Order: sequence, then structure tokens, then C-alpha cells
Amino acid sequence: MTSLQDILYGVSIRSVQGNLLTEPKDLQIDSRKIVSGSCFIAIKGVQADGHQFIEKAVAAGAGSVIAEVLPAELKEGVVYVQVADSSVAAGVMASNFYGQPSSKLKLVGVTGTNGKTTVATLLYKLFTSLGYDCGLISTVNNVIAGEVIEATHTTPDAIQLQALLKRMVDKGCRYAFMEVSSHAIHQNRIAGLEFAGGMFTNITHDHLDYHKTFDEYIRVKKKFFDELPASAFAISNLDDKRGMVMLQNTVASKQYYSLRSMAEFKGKILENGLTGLLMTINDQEVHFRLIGEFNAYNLLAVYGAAVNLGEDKQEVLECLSKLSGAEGRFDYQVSPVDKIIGIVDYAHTPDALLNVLKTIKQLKQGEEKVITVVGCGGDRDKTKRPIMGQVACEFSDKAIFTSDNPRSEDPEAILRDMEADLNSAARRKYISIADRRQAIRTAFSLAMPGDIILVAGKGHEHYQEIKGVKHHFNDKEEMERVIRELGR
Ligand SMILES: CC(=O)N[C@H]1[C@@H](OP(=O)(O)OP(=O)(O)OC[C@H]2O[C@@H](n3ccc(=O)[nH]c3=O)[C@H](O)[C@@H]2O)O[C@H](CO)[C@@H](O)[C@@H]1O[C@H](C)C(=O)N[C@@H](C)C(=O)N[C@H](CCC(=O)O)C(=O)O
Ligand SMILES: Nc1ncnc2c1ncn2[C@@H]1O[C@H](COP(=O)(O)OP(=O)(O)OP(=O)(O)O)[C@@H](O)[C@H]1O
Ligand SMILES: N[C@H](CCC[C@H](N)C(=O)O)C(=O)O
Ligand SMILES: [Mg+2]
Repeated sequence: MTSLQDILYGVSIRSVQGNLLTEPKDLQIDSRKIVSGSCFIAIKGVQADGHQFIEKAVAAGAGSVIAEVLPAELKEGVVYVQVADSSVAAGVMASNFYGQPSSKLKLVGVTGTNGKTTVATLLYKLFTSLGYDCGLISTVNNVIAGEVIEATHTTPDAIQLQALLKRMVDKGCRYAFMEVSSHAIHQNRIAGLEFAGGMFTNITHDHLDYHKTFDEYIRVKKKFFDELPASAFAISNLDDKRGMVMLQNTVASKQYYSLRSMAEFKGKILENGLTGLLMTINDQEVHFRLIGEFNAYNLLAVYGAAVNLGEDKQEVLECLSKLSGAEGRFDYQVSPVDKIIGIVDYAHTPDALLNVLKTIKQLKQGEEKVITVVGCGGDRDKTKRPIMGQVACEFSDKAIFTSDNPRSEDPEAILRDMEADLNSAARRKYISIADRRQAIRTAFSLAMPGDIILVAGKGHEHYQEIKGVKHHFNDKEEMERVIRELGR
């Protein structure tokens, strides 16, 4: 056990009431999880303010409380610590509580609107195939040297995050690769982490419900790089409009990757087809199993990180060439009878949808049609809905708008948002079917032999979330079922 005094090392403290030599049983940011002897950290959230639950936490047995504002009445025997920022304190305290795990392995964080899961997963797979025990923290799942743990967030809260890293250290992991979401940066879930490297993929429209403006979204992402230590590397996408701005104020060692200009990690696509990518990376010709220009960027980023981590360039390229991507990302199958190509992809932003549809266009060999099934999440950025609707129509021959985790919203209302700004050509191409299963079935009914069906937005997800209930649903499974049932 560690004393509260040690756990508070590095935290900006305003005042203390009580004995800091007390030894908390665990750290909690949720009063509902308090057990006898827990330390409760009150954090101001989006929905609620953790400070409102201090009394409840104490009643449930909390032995210590960390807060920005202390309650008027303090209970005897309980230690109260007033801090400058309790979300930062949560990260720093969790790191101390778990023995500063990020300093005991090499931790690489990946941020950006699209490509985080792909890059982090490829790094995990690459370093595993190079013979290291590694950890992965991602949207799809968290992995500790092969042991899979379900993920609830892209980046877990500070306490779960540090606990995961501790388990990685205990299992002998040398590396950990993690996604750093903009929510996590903004909420200081990554406070207290020591990064060996930071990577930027790209920034486009998403999460404006949360960050309000695009400038604020950029500022939040940039903060991750501003706070990297000088010992870290920072790798950015030179072809992204904000690629240089991201690294403008970092003290980390700056490097770039590009398909268009001179950069430390320079790539060129020679062939881009359904069997993969043939490209040169710093003049070495390599074939990759991943598909599409956007994956050329992801591969360059991964190569750059591996070189920075001291791996042999040739060996890295050999291992990378054998890897497949992350689950539910451009995952394609060909139907046995009519040779319809069915693609499941996690594109859930306008840019990702555009990229995946452009990639499909490049892969087309003749007059085959593209049918896109897509929806937009409920309780998420509403402004992306009409844009995704238009993109789906513009770059497909037919679009079927459907539901994608309507959450607390009315699925029909989300469909109306997707239809709102369609131009006249787009209006002729779409139909809306709220039931996703029915939408996928309709796509296969409409398809002619050889056509391409893209089912976008849910990727690896195994559920459809409706009014707080997660119903089992998986696009790939649905596709396989429909192909079987329709005999296609
Ligand atoms: C909008 C958002 O990010 N919300 C996250 C945030 O919740 P919040 O600010 O709403 O918390 P709150 O409910 O206001 O409560 C404030 C504090 O009071 C505490 N509390 C609350 C109730 C109570 O009875 N007792 C109590 O102590 C809470 O534990 C919390 O510490 O902090 C919580 C704890 O860390 C997160 O679980 C929660 O994620 C919600 C569920 C969520 O859906 N987040 C999504 C949007 C998200 O984070 N996504 C990103 C990336 C997406 C992407 O990759 O595109 C991610 O990293 O996953
Ligand atoms: N580098 C990239 N640039 C643009 N689009 C990409 C890139 N990489 C992947 N995509 C597209 O974005 C989708 C999501 O990719 P991925 O899951 O790797 O991103 P992510 O950043 O982890 O997303 P999330 O924010 O949901 O965690 C993919 O299915 C693909 O369509
Ligand atoms: N991590 C993202 C994923 C969105 C995926 C899409 N299927 C949706 O539910 O909107 C989010 O929570 O906003
Ligand atoms: Mg992700």
C-alpha cells in the first residue's frame, strides 16, 4: 500500500485537512464504485459535477477526498485535499498509485480524427511480430501481451488507463501503443503519462458537438504534442493541412511523413488494388496487405515510429508487409455465387467516408455499381450528418441511409438530418431504411452480380445501441447472413 502523500507526488495542492499518511485502498472518480477506504476524486464533468457526490462517497466509506472545492462540512477521520485541478490530479495520482507504469515501458500515443485504431493496432502487431511483449489500448479492444480486455472507450479514464499499463508492466510488456482521443486530452485522462512518442494522423470534421468549433478541436489535439517531453519523438502527417501546426510548439524531436513532399518518411504509391498496396518507403519497394491511400499514410506513420524506436528498417518493412489491418476496417468479402464485393468499414466521419468511397472507386475494374449503407450516431455531432448523407450519394450509385447507434435519439429524426442538404442529383440516389438489418438486406437485393456494397460506420462493433440498450448487431455477420439467405 502507498500513502496518500506519495500518491499526491507531483499534484498541485491548495490545502490539506487530515493525515496524509493514510493509505487509500483504491482511487475512484465515481462515487458509485467507492468501497471502504477508497480515495474519491471529485471531477467536474459534462453531465454532472463530481463535487456533488462527495458526501455520498464519504457515506459509502471513502477515507479520503480530493477536490477543487472542499465541502463546507468535513467529516472527522476523513482526509480532505484541495487541489488546483482534480482531473489532472486523477491522472498523476493514478500513475503514482500504480507505480508510474508508463515510465517502465515505452508508451506511444496516436491522435487524429481517423486512423488511430489502425496505426496503434499495426504498431502492436508489428512489435509483437518483432518478438516483444506489448500492450494495446484502442477502440476495438485493449490487449496485454495477447490477453484481450473489452474496451468501453477509445481512451479509458485516467484510473483504468494507469491500471491497464500497470498490468502491462507486470506481464513484462516493453511497449504500449495507445489511441489518444480528443475527449481524453480535453478531460486530462492522459495526465501523468510519460510518452516515448506521439503521432498525428490527420484532422477533419468530427466531435463538434463536444468541442464546439474546429479551432478548439485543433487546439485540443495540439495540446497532446505541446506536452510531450524532449526525450520523445513526435511524428506528423506533412500532407495534412494542420500537420505542421500540430508540432509547432512541441519540444519533442519532430519528424514528418508524406506521400507528396520530401519528409523523413517519404512514401510513393506504385499500385493500389484489392490485393493491397505496392509502394516505396524511403526508396524501398514493399507490398502491403492493407488497401487504400489512407492506409499508405497509416503505414508510413507506423514505419516512422518503429524506426524512432530503434528497430531495423529492413526487418520492420518485412514484418509490416505481412500484417493485416484492424478488425472492421476495410474488411471485405466476395459473395460465392454473384461475386458481390461486401465491404465493412468503420468510416463514421465525412472524411473517412469520402476516403473509403474514393478508394473503392479506384479499385473498380469496370461498370460495377457501388451501393453504400450508412448511418450517423445518435447523441453525437449532428453537423456531420448532412455532409455524410451528401458524400454517400455523391460517391455511390445508390445510398441507403440507416441507423448507427441512435442512442437516446429518434432514428427517423437522424435520417431527416442526413437528408437535409442533399443536392438534386443526390436526392435521386438515396432511400432511408431505419432498420439496419433491413437496409443491408435491401442493398444485397438491389445489387447486380459483381457490384460493390459498402456498409459503413460500425466496423468491429457488436451492438446497436438504442435507448440505452445495446442489442447484439454486427455488420459482417449481417452481411454473411444475407448473402446466405438470398443465395447470392
Ligand atoms: C462526453 C464524455 O466524454 N463523457 C465522459 C465523461 O463523463 P462526464 O463528463 O459526462 O461525467 P459526468 O457524468 O458529468 O460525471 C462527472 C463526474 O462525476 C462522477 N459521478 C457521476 C455520477 C455519480 O453518481 N457519481 C459520480 O461520482 C463521474 O464518475 C465523473 O467523474 O467522463 C466519464 C469518465 O471518464 C466518461 O465515461 C464519459 O464518457 C462517455 C460515456 C462517452 O460516451 N464518451 C465518449 C464521447 C468518448 O469519450 N469518446 C472518446 C473518443 C471517440 C472517438 O474515438 O471518436 C473516447 O475516448 O472513447
Ligand atoms: N489515415 C486515415 N485517413 C483517413 N481515413 C482513414 C485513415 N485511416 C483509416 N481511415 C478511415 O477511417 C475509419 C476509422 O479508422 P480507425 O478506426 O483507424 O480510426 P480512429 O481514429 O481510431 O477512429 P475513432 O475516432 O472512432 O477511434 C476507417 O474505417 C477508414 O475508413
Ligand atoms: N468513438 C466514436 C465512434 C462512433 C462510431 C459510430 N458507430 C457511432 O456510434 O456514432 C464515438 O463514440 O463517437
Ligand atoms: Mg479508434
